[in-house]
Amino acid sequence: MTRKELFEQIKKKESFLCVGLDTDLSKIPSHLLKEEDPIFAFNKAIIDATADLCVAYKPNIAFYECMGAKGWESLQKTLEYIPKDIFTIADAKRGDIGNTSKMYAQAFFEQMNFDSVTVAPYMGTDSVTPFLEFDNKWVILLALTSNKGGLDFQIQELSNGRKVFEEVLTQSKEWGSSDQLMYVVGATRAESLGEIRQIIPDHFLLVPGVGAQGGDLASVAQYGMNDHCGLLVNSSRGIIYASQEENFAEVARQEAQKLQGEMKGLLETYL
Ligand SMILES: O=c1ccn([C@@H]2O[C@H](COP(=O)(O)O)[C@@H](O)[C@H]2O)c(=O)[nH]1
Repeated sequence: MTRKELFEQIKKKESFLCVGLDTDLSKIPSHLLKEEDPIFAFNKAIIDATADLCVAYKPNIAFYECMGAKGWESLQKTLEYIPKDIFTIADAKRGDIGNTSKMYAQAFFEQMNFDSVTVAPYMGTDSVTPFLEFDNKWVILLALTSNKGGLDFQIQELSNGRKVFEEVLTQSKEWGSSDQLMYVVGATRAESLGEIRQIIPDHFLLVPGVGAQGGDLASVAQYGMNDHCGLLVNSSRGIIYASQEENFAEVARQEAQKLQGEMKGLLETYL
């Protein structure tokens, strides 16, 4: 999916919501456990309930690979079930020496056909560029993460006066275009979005951390939105586990609707 197509979807759905499919057998409603593939049955119900309200789905790969071959199978079925006009993100946080990164990229882009994969920048240029060699695919590079420990390294000041995350943005924006590179910035770091937009005014940001982690959607939009929205805001637990009863899909839809309604207002305000 191109940046233009993504923006068209955002305008059409009046939403920049990404629903996180962090599907955990110990949290899904018990009646689904009798299904042949409970993870896929849960994801299918969530997708059916939310597809008209979101522009992206983000399965976090950890929740699938922890189940071995069966988990990968559930992931593949989920990916194939997601409507083709919805952007898909493999939240895998990969990155290794070049020839290994190439294999990760093939796994997520060719084998599984995700639109994008999250990549950790710590190993530098040659660990990221193999992911950028695929047409119409996206790298979503970790910049300033939502977790408390993200501050351990990412805000340390370097000898050139830049913080580590600013250096990541400054160097990596030269590795590819804003049509193939996005960045992760936590919703809990909204106060840094102004300075981030100074460095990367055009790029899309994947913003996790609203809902369960307490990030504020309105602040994210105020400081992070650009002229083509430039935001995909993720909520996982806040939507998919809003109810663990038989009505889970209906309640997930209600939570997604609340965020979409708020996003509609923010798009009207800032676009
Ligand atoms: O900085 C980051 C990067 C990734 N994540 C991931 O996003 C979701 C958030 O889930 P919630 O349940 O909405 O808190 C999850 O998959 C994280 O691994 C992040 O939270 N922060």
